Amino acid sequence: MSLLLELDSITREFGAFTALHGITLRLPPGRVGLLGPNGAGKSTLLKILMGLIPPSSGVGRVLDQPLGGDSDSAANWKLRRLIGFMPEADALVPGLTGIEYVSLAGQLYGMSRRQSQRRAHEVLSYLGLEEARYRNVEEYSAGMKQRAKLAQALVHDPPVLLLDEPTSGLDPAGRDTMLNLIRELGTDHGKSVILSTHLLADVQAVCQQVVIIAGGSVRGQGTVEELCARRADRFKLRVQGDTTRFRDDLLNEGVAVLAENGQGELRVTVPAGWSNLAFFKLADVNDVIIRALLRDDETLEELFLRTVNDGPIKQMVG
Ligand SMILES: Nc1ncnc2c1ncn2[C@@H]1O[C@H](COP(=O)(O)OP(=O)(O)OP(=O)(O)O)[C@@H](O)[C@H]1O
Repeated sequence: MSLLLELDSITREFGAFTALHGITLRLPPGRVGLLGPNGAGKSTLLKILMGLIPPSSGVGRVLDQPLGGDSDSAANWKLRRLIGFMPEADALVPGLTGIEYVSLAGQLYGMSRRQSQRRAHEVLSYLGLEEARYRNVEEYSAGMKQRAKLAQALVHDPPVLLLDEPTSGLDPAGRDTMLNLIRELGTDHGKSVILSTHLLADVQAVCQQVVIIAGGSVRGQGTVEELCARRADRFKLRVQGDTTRFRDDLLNEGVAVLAENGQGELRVTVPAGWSNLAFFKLADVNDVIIRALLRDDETLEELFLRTVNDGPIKQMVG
């Protein structure tokens, strides 16, 4: 099966500034979250994937279609047909009805007028805009505007969707609707999705894979569960009894106590070579009982902050 993305050492320079430093990625089809702080290089990467700008060096493919041809080349045109792009910016055209707007997008992708109008009706209905399709897009609510932008990305029925902050500006209900639609496009319609966002919860709600980029480099890659579970050194302890001396002994043994709730629950990080039996020995000598000892996986948010602040998590890359 074709890979969704195969990127080898993609760099992109803008004058003396390097926005992307050797991005290497292999991703199977599916729903991928592209996470990164402001200026990480997400938009630059999306533009390269869509064939809008070439990489300065490196090679890559999207579903077997090579990147980096001339913008007018047949290869580049093929690449763009593979992808539907939903921009973050308000890309709606005032004065057009929903149907006209989506149908125009179809024609820009090379569809005939008739074909694009038929598809516009189809996708607008699918996205819950059937009733609003003859209204001007500038009258739409924030949620409807986002769905209209998604409709124009879907009009030519591409196998890949690139979504830039698709829940931007939405209230919780609108956000839920959008995330459900994106998930459904993957599960029920076989679309691959690359979701570029700052919102970790959106990635957790929708994506199977996550790529973390910061400073123009990939800092982590894997499934959400894998990435969050890779901290095998973190535990949650539920302890009965006076924890004061037990806690001091843990500290003496090199265990870091990250949090304690005053009711016997501690979150700790253990040093290299630690054996969990030591928890029980220390409990024994300090007259406390360990009621629970659980692996304490990181939340995606904790992982993201640690990854972005500490630099590459080497075992996750490549
Ligand atoms: N055309 C350009 N000329 C010069 N520098 C650029 C250009 N485009 C992007 N950059 C720089 O490249 C870096 C990455 O920018 P990019 O827009 O890709 O980041 P991003 O992750 O999408 O950020 P955000 O989440 O804020 O949109 C930034 O430092 C940006 O200033």
